[in-house]
Amino acid sequence: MTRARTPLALGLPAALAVAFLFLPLAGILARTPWKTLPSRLTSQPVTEALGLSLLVSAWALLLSLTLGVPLAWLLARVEFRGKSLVRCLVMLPMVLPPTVAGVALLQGYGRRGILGPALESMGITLPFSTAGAVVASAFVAMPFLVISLEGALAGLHPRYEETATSLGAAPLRVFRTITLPMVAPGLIAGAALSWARALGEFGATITFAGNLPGETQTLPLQVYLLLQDDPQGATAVSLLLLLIATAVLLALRGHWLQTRSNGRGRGGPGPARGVTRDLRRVPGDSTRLTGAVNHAAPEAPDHPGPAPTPHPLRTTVVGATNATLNAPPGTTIAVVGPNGAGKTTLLRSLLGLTNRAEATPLTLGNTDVSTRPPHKRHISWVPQDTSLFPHLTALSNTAYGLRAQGVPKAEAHRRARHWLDRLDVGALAHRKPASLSGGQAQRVALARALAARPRLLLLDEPLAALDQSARSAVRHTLRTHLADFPGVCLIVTHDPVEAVSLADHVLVLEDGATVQYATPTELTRHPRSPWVARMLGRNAWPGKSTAENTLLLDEGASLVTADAHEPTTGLAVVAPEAVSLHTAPPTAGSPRNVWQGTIREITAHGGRLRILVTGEPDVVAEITPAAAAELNLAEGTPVWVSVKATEITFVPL
Ligand SMILES: Nc1ncnc2c1ncn2[C@@H]1O[C@H](COP(=O)(O)OP(=O)(O)OP(=O)(O)O)[C@@H](O)[C@H]1O
Repeated sequence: MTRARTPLALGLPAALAVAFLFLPLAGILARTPWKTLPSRLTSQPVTEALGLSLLVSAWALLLSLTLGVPLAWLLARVEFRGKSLVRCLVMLPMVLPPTVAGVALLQGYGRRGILGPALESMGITLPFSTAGAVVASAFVAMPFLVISLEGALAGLHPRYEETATSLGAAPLRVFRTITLPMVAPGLIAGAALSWARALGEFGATITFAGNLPGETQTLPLQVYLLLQDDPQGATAVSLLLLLIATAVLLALRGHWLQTRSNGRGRGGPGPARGVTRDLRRVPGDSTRLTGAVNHAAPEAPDHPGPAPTPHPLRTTVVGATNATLNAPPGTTIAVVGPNGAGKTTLLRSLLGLTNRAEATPLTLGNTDVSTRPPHKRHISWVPQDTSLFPHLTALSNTAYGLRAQGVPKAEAHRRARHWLDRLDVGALAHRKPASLSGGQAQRVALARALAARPRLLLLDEPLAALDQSARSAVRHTLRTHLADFPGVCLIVTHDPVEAVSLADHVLVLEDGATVQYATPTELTRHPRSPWVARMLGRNAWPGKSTAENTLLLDEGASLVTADAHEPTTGLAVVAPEAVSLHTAPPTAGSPRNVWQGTIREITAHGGRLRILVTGEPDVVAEITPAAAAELNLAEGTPVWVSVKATEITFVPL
């Protein structure tokens, strides 16, 4: 990056600002009585005040943590009325003059304050006591903790917590085992700032707690006193506070910056940077997986299989997404549809994680779980990015659901290891997610979901983030393990190969509505929307059938079919392999449908070329590279298109 020249109009005031901030600190350094410094700092009043400052600031920190951590969580994670007001209230002590804060504390907790008499009746007197100094310090210091932690929580994608919930963890457990460890840098930064602020607190303390040596006279108060009789002594003690503050800032720099770089909007599409890695980063994954140790899972009774009872699924989802599913145990359903069709909303409604759509009833086996909270539904979810918990090893990730369900640690780890072995990643059990490749992470995530013994399994685009070779390896793994899964499995996918090869049924969503729910064979033969047909690589033109074997396409052209149809609307479907291209009007054979067009795009597709021809109608043809070379086809070449009447399927809608 080239460094732009700093304009003088900005550079000069900025330099002045630095000088303005630095000069007073330089003054302290210059005027410190270095010779007598050790004796001054070790004098009894100073050590007593320092001890009291440390005690008061430690208690203030404890109070801030006890109250501030839940408050930060509430502000970051719960929508409630008056949230902005609460946020203003939290920030107010940061901008209030500290003496005003002291007066406010007197009016709230003082002898004649709102709560004073009640506190006194319990034998608690805050003003002019060490406890009062703690309250005053916590009042001004807690906002630093709350704001810092709320920022860190906002940067942590809720998907990690939602995944933990889907594995059976109750909200407090999620908070303790996922949220807190993942926002630890933000929490540490906030706690350190809060402690430093409490250590330096002066105005609110002197107003609310007074200046009693040994009881409320902390170090800053002593500086103030010394200034009147012994300015050199005040400078010496100030230096001590300055050094402590600087040390805290220096220690914090790493944490502070890390929190900032993680910061993303909560609704952001991916996981927080530094929290998990880009799944696409490691190519050639399948080769490495092949090298992984494959310990075959022991047979029953050691078999760590999911819930033994098979669970059929019956549900009706209404709202932003609408679908009815009635599937026997062991069914795999692919959920497909264009972007924004409502696929993720469908999964989230089943998990109970959205109110945009509701699944009622949601019957798994004989139990309707629709009224249960998400962690009691027995529905495991593998989000698209896997959301493996970055602070836990693959083994602990896999054991997470079992631990949440109360299985003792040793047993949970034993079963988790079995699952990792079954998915060929047992050798990676002690690795953290950051050192796993995309394909390995998908396998661990699948092991984690299956180990939790779900009655319904939801996979959100499990192969989307993988490269081609890892994709086929993981697809194979999925096919093998889904065949054993006794519940129903829903797989969201954009990939037709994945849909057709993995699923027993395909649910097609468009604009939140179910367009088709059919077997892959039925879907391939009779796609009921142009999107489905195109997803399957077919040409599809909406139109009407008329008498005389003719189809009138909506875009104007007409096609001749081999079969007669009742007059109705529908889709004319043609496989790209059935489309022939010619450089002159075709004379050979008897194609009934011939039209002119121009080649717009040529792309490789497997060992063949896909050629998009614009004309009436636009059409995709698939031919061999040899045929394309023979015809001398290139983008912009005018061509003749022909399709035999027998190759056109009409699907009434
Ligand atoms: N929290 C939300 N509030 C309002 N609208 C939302 C919310 N989440 C999703 N939507 C909207 O609901 C529709 C369906 O979204 P959804 O994420 O379920 O689609 P999708 O089929 O999973 O899409 P994609 O394939 O792009 O992931 C979209 O129009 C989306 O903008």
